[in-house]
Amino acid sequence: MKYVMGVDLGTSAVKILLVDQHGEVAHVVSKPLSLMQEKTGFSEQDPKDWVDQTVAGMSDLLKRFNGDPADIEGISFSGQMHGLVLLDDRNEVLRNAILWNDTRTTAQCQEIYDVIGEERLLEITKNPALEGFTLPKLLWVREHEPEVYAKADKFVLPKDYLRYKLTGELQMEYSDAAGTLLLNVTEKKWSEELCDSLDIDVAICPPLVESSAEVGKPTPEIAEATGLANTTRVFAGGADNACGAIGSGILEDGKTLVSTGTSGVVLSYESSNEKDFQGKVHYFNHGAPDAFYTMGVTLAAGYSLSWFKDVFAGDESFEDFVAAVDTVPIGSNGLLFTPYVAGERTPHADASIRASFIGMDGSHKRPDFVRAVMEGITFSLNESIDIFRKNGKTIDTIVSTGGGAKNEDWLQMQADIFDANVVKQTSEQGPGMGAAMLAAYGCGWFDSLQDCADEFLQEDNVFTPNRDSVDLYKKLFTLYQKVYGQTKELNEKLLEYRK
Ligand SMILES: Nc1ncnc2c1ncn2[C@@H]1O[C@H](COP(=O)(O)OP(=O)(O)O)[C@@H](O)[C@H]1O
Ligand SMILES: O=C(CO)[C@@H](O)[C@H](O)COP(=O)(O)O
Repeated sequence: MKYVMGVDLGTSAVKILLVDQHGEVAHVVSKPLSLMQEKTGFSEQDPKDWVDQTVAGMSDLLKRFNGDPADIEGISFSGQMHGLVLLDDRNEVLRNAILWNDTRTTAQCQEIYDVIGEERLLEITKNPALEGFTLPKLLWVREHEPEVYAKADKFVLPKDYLRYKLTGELQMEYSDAAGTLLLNVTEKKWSEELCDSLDIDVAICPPLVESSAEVGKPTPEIAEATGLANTTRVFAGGADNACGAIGSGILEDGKTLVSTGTSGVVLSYESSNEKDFQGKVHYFNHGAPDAFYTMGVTLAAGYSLSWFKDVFAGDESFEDFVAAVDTVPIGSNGLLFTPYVAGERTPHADASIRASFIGMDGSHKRPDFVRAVMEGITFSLNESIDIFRKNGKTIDTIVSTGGGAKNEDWLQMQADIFDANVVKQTSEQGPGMGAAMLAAYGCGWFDSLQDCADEFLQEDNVFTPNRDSVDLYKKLFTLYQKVYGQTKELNEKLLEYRK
């Protein structure tokens, strides 16, 4: 039997999947990653940690694998998007990576608009200037750490750095490059216009390749440290959301994905770059050739739940923590939550907004809070679905993935709030599976990613909306939508008290 490996460099963990030629997951290893949050709005990781934990994970996996390592024909990657990794002229890391959920760059976003103009930025990149994207982070380093910026020779994204350390070859691929805000998304080229206007040397941008491009082999040191064969072919990979889409079969028009990971996304396949969502949702290059996807993002989806668990339930498992939500009725006994613990992106691109519990009552118990958090996260995702529907998309079936999809009460809640059928697949490993599929396609096992999806992916269960629940949630959703506007000013005034 032949195998491929999918490496998903997430925010909370790096997950490594070994997948056989029929799409069966033979082994999974997960190694945790920690976040550094020095100040409110800051979020960093040490790139060395990504490499060390991946090498440790691959080594564990190879020890468990009974076959010949040379039977692992290909490896590919899925990575958390947007994180800035700055390298000097010897490709040494210059500072910690500044991550996608770091929101320190509001002033730099304004600078981009002042110099380029909102309309022109949208024409070139198809996206607005958001704090999480890479370009504002580059401008922040230039302004606040000029001595670091002066030494910067190249910037890459998290999984590109990891792949570089495994192969010695440095590139970026289109699906992740689209999230930097420096790519001309339509022409698939670095935008010289943007670089020139912002006085950035375009040479800082790395060479671009396709997601399924073969880019190297494991270095002898990596083969030695992990047990991988030095014949294994390495393929570029994709942004975690592009890979999540591939790994969930979102490969043709009309297909929609919801992922509840640390962040939450609602993602829809686009066969062309011609639709106009006026920047309300992200518009990125897909990992599938010549395709695109549009996407709304809830900055703190699973993170809102894990934050609440960490603060109020310590080491309890997620399974135990959410076990009682089915004992609480829809509406959490009058408790409403907005999941803005790290700010928000869609539909409110607002780094200052913070979360609220509205309606706390002396009778509320912990399960009411847990349910309210899950409902609030799902309402936030529903705001993206609402944008898609208002722009003419039909969304009647949604594939649900991410850590949140492990819980069936949450999947039913999604079906009722989204008013759509929610499909759970047999493998929950969306992005890691997508990375493995890019390797399988790159190795020539299939003629297309769709053929690979037909072989690898299967439905497990479908959750259908319950009419009464849909109606109850519709009323609650209108209340939820009012909370942002009514708490915005309060949160701005609280800013000076934050760490
Ligand atoms: N059993 C569970 N029930 C409900 N939610 C869960 C469960 N396990 C994990 N989660 C949620 O999934 C999130 C992690 O999702 P995952 O997709 O693994 O993260 P990442 O974004 O790091 O790839 C957690 O923050 C948590 O909110
Ligand atoms: O910023 C985005 C997308 O624009 C995030 O989706 C990140 O790509 C990381 O996501 P997780 O998989 O860690 O939740």
